[in-house]
Amino acid sequence: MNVCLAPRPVVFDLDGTLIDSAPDIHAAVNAVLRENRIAPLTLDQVRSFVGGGVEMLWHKIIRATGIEPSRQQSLIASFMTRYHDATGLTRLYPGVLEALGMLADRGYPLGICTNKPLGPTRAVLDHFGLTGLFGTVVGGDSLPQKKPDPAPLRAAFVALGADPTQPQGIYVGDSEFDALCAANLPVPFLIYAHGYRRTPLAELPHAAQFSHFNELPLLVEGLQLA
Ligand SMILES: O=C(O)COP(=O)(O)O
Ligand SMILES: [Mg+2]
Repeated sequence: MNVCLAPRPVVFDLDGTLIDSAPDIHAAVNAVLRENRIAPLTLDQVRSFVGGGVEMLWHKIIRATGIEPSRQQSLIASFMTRYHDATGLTRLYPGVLEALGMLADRGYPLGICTNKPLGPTRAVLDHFGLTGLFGTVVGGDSLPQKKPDPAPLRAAFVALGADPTQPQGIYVGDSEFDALCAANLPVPFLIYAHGYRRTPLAELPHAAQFSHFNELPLLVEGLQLA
């Protein structure tokens, strides 16, 4: 007997997964540091601080630069005025558009679950013409919890119509935060090898890894049948 199951949702992380946004984040960080007469950070430093959301980014910047911690909130406020529409230096990773289009054509409900705040998330999705592909977008400030707490990812799957009592879908991401979040739910996790992760791949729980987005549709299909 042939059982035809509805395709389960596929939810994506954003920074370091679909987009290389570190250059825009780096530029906005250094503009704030310059304004406050603090020495700039390198792109590698800033990239290594991305993944846990804006508060964690600035917590790490403060630790690296020796800035007085009480200045965090005002530095974040100044950063957000630059970050909310920062897209000029951001690039889609190769093959992203084609892979998302292929998954959408095959009927997979698609969503975003990112620790990036909703404002810059929406700006960058609009900038690349991706907004219409996603049935839900959960940002770092959408809920009180952030990844690796599973609540934002669970909310994304529920918004895409997943049955919370069934295997809910697949999460695609790049970082420690994503791997733990998927394991906490739990859902199968596909990790993009060229993102902003600091931990060796072998040490992060994942169902499979991929190094180009043209590998993704087949991996998704395989997990749907599993
Ligand atoms: O902005 C961040 O710190 C992380 O964003 P991400 O969850 O899309 O990787
Ligand atoms: Mg990421």
